[in-house]
Amino acid sequence: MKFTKMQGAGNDYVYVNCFEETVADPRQVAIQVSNRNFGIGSDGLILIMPSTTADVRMRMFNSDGSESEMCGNGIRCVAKYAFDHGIVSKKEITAETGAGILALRLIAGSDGKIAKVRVNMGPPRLARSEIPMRGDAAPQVVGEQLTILDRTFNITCASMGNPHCVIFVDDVAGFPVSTYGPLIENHELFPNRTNVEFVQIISRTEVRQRTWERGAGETLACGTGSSAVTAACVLNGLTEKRILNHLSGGDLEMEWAEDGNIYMTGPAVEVFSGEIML
Ligand SMILES: N[C@H](CCC[C@H](N)C(=O)O)C(=O)O
Repeated sequence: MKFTKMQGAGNDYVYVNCFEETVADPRQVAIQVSNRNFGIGSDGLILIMPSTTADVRMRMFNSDGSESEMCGNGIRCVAKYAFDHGIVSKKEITAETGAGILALRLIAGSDGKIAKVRVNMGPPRLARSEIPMRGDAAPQVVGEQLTILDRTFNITCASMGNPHCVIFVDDVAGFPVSTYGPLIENHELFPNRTNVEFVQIISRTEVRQRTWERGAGETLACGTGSSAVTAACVLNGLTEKRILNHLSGGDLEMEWAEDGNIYMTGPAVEVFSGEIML
């Protein structure tokens, strides 16, 4: 199987061009290639596919083999790959995902290749049932209490096609993400599990995020998570609608715009290509 390794803000995936390759069992392949000791090493597998409704289609699998509806850092890399490898020739494209059809604007660097992508991530879905979450305490989950082990957190939840639970903390660098992350990911409140974002507010326009991803553990960045964080910051009155989010592997420029959509702008980088015997 031919593949290309790409990363966006350090969130790295193995990408396969399914205009040319066929991946019969993507769940199994995701587990195999993601392994950092016995495989290529990545947070998961992303298939770049033909679409009947958009310029390109993305399917995304976590390193545990589970499929997600959407991947924000991944979609930027899909757009870069599609342009740099001649699948598309325009700089305004559409992509079919499990979260619907998204519009992307491709921004080239000085070498003519795509360096950055701005993605219309759509509106945050805030209804409890859309995340999805059990219980009916409130129709939206903004600052609801959740006790895990010795601590009670205020959680704010949003779906960007995939589920997110956002928690504000005072010191994100020192926060025990791998202790609380998996317990929240697999909590009975979330029937489809959830991604978890731990966020420190720096100012009205700047935040710092660490991410515990459903199906992958702690990653260096999460674009859908950053989008959910943008909504959560505004809903809790903590920031303006435009913020710079510092993630562990890089920065994302975020905006919850007047049209109700969240816009994410960030880097997309091709690292290397190769072939793996499956
Ligand atoms: N890192 C990705 C999200 C992966 C989400 C996945 N872990 C899930 O199960 O929803 C992003 O940039 O949006």
